[in-house]
Amino acid sequence: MTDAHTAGPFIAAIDQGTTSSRCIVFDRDGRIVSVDQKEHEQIFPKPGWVEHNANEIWTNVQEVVAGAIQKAGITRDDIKAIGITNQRETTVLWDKNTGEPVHNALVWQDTRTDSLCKELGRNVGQDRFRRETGLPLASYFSGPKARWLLDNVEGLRERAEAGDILFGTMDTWVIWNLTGGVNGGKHVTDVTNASRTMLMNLHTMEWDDKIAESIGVPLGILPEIRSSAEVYGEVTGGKLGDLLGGIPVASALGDQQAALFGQTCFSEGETKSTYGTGTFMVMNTGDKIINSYAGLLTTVGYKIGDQPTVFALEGSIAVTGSLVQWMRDQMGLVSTAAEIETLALSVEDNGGAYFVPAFSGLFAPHWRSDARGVIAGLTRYVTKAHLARAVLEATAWQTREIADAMVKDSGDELVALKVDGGMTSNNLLMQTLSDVLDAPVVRPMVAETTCLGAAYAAGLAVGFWSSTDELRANWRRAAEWTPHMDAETRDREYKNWLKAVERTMGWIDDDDEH
Ligand SMILES: Nc1ncnc2c1ncn2[C@@H]1O[C@H](COP(=O)(O)OP(=O)(O)O)[C@@H](O)[C@H]1O
Ligand SMILES: O=P(O)(O)OC[C@H](O)CO
Repeated sequence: MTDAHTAGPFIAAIDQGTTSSRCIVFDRDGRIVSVDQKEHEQIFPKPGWVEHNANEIWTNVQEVVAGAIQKAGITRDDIKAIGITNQRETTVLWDKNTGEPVHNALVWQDTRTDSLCKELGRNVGQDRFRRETGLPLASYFSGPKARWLLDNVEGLRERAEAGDILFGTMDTWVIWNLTGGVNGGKHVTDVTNASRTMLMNLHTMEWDDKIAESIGVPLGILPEIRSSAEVYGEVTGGKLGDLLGGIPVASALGDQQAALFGQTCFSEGETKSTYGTGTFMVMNTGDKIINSYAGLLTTVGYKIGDQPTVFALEGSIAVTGSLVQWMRDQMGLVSTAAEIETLALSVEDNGGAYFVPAFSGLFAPHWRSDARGVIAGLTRYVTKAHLARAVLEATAWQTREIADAMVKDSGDELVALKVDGGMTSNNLLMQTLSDVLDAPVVRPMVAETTCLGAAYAAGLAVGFWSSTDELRANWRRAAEWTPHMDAETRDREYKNWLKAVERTMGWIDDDDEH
């Protein structure tokens, strides 16, 4: 409920994430007024395949928005705008006449387009995709996922060519439904989400017809590319029409870009890292499109209205928090995620064990789909407590590899790292991170930076906040960790980590199923 400290008006933000959808209502100081959240089903039809039911997601989004509004005890008149942030790359195609998805959405972690990407590499060449889109050819991105659907859902390509099919990432799906669906829903995406499709040219910020043709995706199904902070339309659709009709839908940002925005990394060189299921480190590179030679992604940071585009470098790590989940759910090593810290603290070090969780191959900076997970350095001395250490260290060393790549690509030293996400409640991990990076690690008061970023962008679009300077003033430090590890230990441990990484590679042959 609202109180004297959180007097309206407010901005609501929807975070349509990989495991759940949530809605958070924020006040003018960027403080949380209410939260509602709902998980959706993870569908694994085959090893390496991951799907979501887009209808279930839309139902959940409507419920959490209604839930957050109700918990805040506010009405439509108190809300000035709604912002959207979302899991990126996850791809859905639907019939624009019925609003029905033609297939489950293919999730960013899904590896079914590996062989298609290899074929594109052979026929078109890796370099061309990197040069034009900023991305390496990998099953992670949306374009190949759309091609897979067009090739594998019977009759779909013909329907697409007849103009009956729409493509979207989750921002597009949610906005289209929020703004009316079959009754005139807006078919739009923002530049940050578009930059993850492998179909947008980073230099023109438009769909690249040649790239789209080489991947096999017709331009006619793609949404209009808009900025990250502007009014796309008004809420009219679904159950929310009655509750929130007329409220402007005023921002869209991929979740990692939203976290960059919510952490107020508005200056060139400022960097944040989000520790959830996976980990994503993003550096603001200002107006520079930095081509990565060290295995990072070149991507869009954000674009506010008609202001110039801000670019970014990103290091994406597929498995970090999900390794802790796996240790809890599949291995039974701990019964809660938080227990991993207690177990790890019961020993001094990793006992010589290194755990490289290459469960979906290795993302940045290696981009090796043939890698699989390895625990290296095992002896009879190693206990489950040492493994708990190795699990946490895996997140820290993977971050170090990304940080090194960022220094190589940008030429800027890492001065400090702003962190957020569920894993940052683990103090041992945060200390280890500072130790291996040899840099301070800082966490803000509002840990929900993803939703906050979407709220900030929506608030700027409708004049609720006046400038990014005003937003910066809201950022307050909650905790800081500084490095204590000596250089000799750090170098020795890093060398061992890199040796373990080497051992994951080349496990999968071309004819292997998973
Ligand atoms: N105390 C902890 N120590 C280590 N990992 C944790 C801890 N608490 C949560 N996690 C991990 O953090 C992840 C959840 O973080 P969250 O930011 O909610 O993720 P997402 O937004 O990707 O769903 C889970 O994978 C969980 O295993
Ligand atoms: O929903 P999250 O937090 O797991 O983030 C997923 C990323 O956007 C994938 O690129």
